[in-house]
Amino acid sequence: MTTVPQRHTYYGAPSSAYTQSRHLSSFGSTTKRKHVTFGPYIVGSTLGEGEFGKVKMGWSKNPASSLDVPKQVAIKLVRRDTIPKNSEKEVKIYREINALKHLTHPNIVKLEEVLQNSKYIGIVLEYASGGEFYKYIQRKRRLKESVACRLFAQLISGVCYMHSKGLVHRDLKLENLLLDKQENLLITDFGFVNEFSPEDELMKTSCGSPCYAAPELVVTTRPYEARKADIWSCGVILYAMLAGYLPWDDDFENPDGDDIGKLYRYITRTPLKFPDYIAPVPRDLLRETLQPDPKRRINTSQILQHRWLRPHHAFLSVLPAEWDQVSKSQDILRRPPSKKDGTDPTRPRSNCSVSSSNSKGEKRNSLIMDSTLYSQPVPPQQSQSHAVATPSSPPPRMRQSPVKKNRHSRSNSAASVALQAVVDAEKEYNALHPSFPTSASLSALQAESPPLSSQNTSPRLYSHAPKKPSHATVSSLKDSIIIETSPQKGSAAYVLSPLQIDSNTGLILSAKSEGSAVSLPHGAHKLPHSAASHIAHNLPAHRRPRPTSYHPTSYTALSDTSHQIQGSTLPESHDHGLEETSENQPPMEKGPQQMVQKDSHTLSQPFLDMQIVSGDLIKTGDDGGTVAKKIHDQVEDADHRLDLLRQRRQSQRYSVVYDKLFGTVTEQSELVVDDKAVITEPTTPIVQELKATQEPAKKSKKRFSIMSAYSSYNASKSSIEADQGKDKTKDKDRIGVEDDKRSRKSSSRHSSAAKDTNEQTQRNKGPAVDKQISRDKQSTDSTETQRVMSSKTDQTDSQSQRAITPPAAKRKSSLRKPSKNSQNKTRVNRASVMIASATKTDGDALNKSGSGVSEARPREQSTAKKVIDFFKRRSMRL
Ligand SMILES: Nc1ncnc2c1ncn2[C@@H]1O[C@H](COP(=O)(O)OP(=O)(O)OP(=O)(O)O)[C@@H](O)[C@H]1O
Repeated sequence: MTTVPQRHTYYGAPSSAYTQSRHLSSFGSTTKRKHVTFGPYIVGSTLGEGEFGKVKMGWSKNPASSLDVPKQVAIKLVRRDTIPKNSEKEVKIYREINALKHLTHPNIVKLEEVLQNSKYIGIVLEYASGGEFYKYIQRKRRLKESVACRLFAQLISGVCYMHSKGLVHRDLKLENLLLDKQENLLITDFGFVNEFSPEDELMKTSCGSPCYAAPELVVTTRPYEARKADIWSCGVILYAMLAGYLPWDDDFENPDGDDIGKLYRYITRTPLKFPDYIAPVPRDLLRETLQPDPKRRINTSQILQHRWLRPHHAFLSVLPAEWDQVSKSQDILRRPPSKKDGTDPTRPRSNCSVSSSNSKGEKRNSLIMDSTLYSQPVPPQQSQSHAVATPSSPPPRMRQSPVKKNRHSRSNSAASVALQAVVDAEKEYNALHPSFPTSASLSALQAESPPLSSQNTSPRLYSHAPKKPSHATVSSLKDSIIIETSPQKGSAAYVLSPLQIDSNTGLILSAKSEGSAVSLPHGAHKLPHSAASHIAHNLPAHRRPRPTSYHPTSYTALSDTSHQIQGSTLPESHDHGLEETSENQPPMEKGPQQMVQKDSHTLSQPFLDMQIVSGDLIKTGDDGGTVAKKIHDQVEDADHRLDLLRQRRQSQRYSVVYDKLFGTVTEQSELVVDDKAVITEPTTPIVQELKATQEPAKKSKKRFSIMSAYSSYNASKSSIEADQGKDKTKDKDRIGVEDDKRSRKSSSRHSSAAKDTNEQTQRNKGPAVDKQISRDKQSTDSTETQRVMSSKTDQTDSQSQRAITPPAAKRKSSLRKPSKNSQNKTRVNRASVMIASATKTDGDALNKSGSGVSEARPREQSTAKKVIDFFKRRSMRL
């Protein structure tokens, strides 16, 4: 007899502790509301959307103890019916899960568990409450050198760890980096991860987002060394941190970066340039990481030794085995002895019935067991069915729409768009307010200004003769001076709590925190609120940080925890597979049938054990009032408890690690540097080779195609064909070009027909644009001018007039509200490009991606819209 999974009651608050402190009547509403659970988690608002679906916030329904706060997690919900068997999607999901199961590093997002029911696979991840990293940079316009140094050290540490495990990420980019509560970096999205073996390190399948992909992935047919490709991506990320924009993002011939051929021609031909506010030492590291020749590119161990990262050498010297050890210690410490039934009492308990089969009697984990990922050491290109060899021809449905298309043009990079929009808007603003300091002048002002408060907490950049701060050691370097400040006892707001470690077992015996200090890694001397506001208020008005920092989170609740909690927008109602519960029924407690056990599998064994939850995602009837309010109250309550429990909670990832390994924290140093003008990179032999491969005569022999139809490679191809068919005319209209450049990141893609129309409009609006541009021209700082000029000189074979969309039309389109249809495609923008290996003929791949060309890019459209709206509002205020 088939057991019908029962629907269960969810009694709102996860434990009696909450029900005691919260009276239902206090919710002030008797309306029956529903909320959603998935396994042992209450499902909250949407944190973001990716290729696989939505990522939801979740709370454990049953904290381990009544004193515990409900654990917050991020649940990546993947609809099972959207994953065709043997599809690339399936491969990506299992690749991600398998990889995460083997990675335990503080800068790699932690896999909590994997749940599934008949409708969904839920990948439960550590919640990164700090939000998306690119938004963080966007808010700050660019990062201070010390902050960038700390975060880059974390990135490199995570990447080195991953590499040490024989894994390469292959899609490192700003969008795949998140921040935790303490603003530590978390690497996420391991969908393109792959194994390399020490004997055969080379890979053939190119992937990654064009802006972040190493040149050798795109312009050569040879297998590439995947770790070096990861390093290139790290270089691009570091550049974005320090500069506030992406390198090689200013090709006005190819403003949207749709034409990957052009993009890489530009990257390989255009020397790396730096804004003057990037100091020589990080420049040196950037030059070495963004070395087009992979053989000459710096490797991870050399990066670890680089002098710019010297303040973090202690952190960077932690060996992968030590990270594993620390993680194990934490696990052991956290996990009380298992109960007899084999369940982990610390794990949130499920109110759901648990079944291994769905209503049709199918084994629910059959899908998982079908996965052949990592079953044998398959060559990378084979393991990516979407890239080169598909084991079996995909079902028609998949052929039609395996994944959303058009995901991988450079302009699809939301980070790129947003960062560029801020940079452009800044220029625009400065053009209108010439007295207002530019980024560079602001940096200079900062550099000249004496420390305003406690020197050891305020990172400063000295351009010439720094005053020696107290408690500082000064060491001279070849072309710079590093002032290393050490933390003053008691003065820093963030003090790591010492832990007692059992020297025999490595177990953490107790955590002792000092006051209410919050642990931060490696002495990140974050300004305390009071100090920051003190500085802000004491700055002369003209040096005060602009009140115009772009705060994307004010427009979206995606990365703002509090918003999410308050809003607690519930998932789409009646989402099949989501479990609906009512408080009127008693919860049914059954132990999980399967759980993900870390370290229980190896990559070579294709086994994913998931907890199977029946009843799907549950909507809960809530007599007492809105669940949103309830959750909010719970979280408020939780915050309060958090204060009380701060000591217990101090053993955060870093404090544990640091205290265990070092005991003390080293404050970061500041680099004292001379600003230099633009530094250019010499063209290397490989660049010559790369250039040769990009000669127009060979354009038709495209050796790369975007896989899975989510790139705009077809556009690239047609553009190349257009190049060949047309006489190359030099664009002499600098005005149009610059205007386009300014607005390109906030503009959406237009059809060629629209372009023609808009060109006409542009011609009609010529004089008005003239005026605007001359203003821009005045305001453009010297670096930008150099960039523009450099780009301009490169455009010998330009057909830019045709390529440039009239700015007015672009703006208009960027402000256009995305259609519902296009909103549904937001996930499109988060994928990574898969560029086919050269072994694949163009035709297939281009055919695959063909239909994606005309698709809009709603995400950047909406991001751009937000940015423009923001600046519009700002200028109105001013
Ligand atoms: N652990 C997390 N904590 C908080 N937010 C998260 C977390 N994981 C993902 N998100 C949010 O969800 C969004 C989508 O996640 P993610 O990129 O991992 O999905 P995906 O399906 O793998 O997408 P893609 O492969 O297209 O990048 C992220 O941009 C981020 O805003």
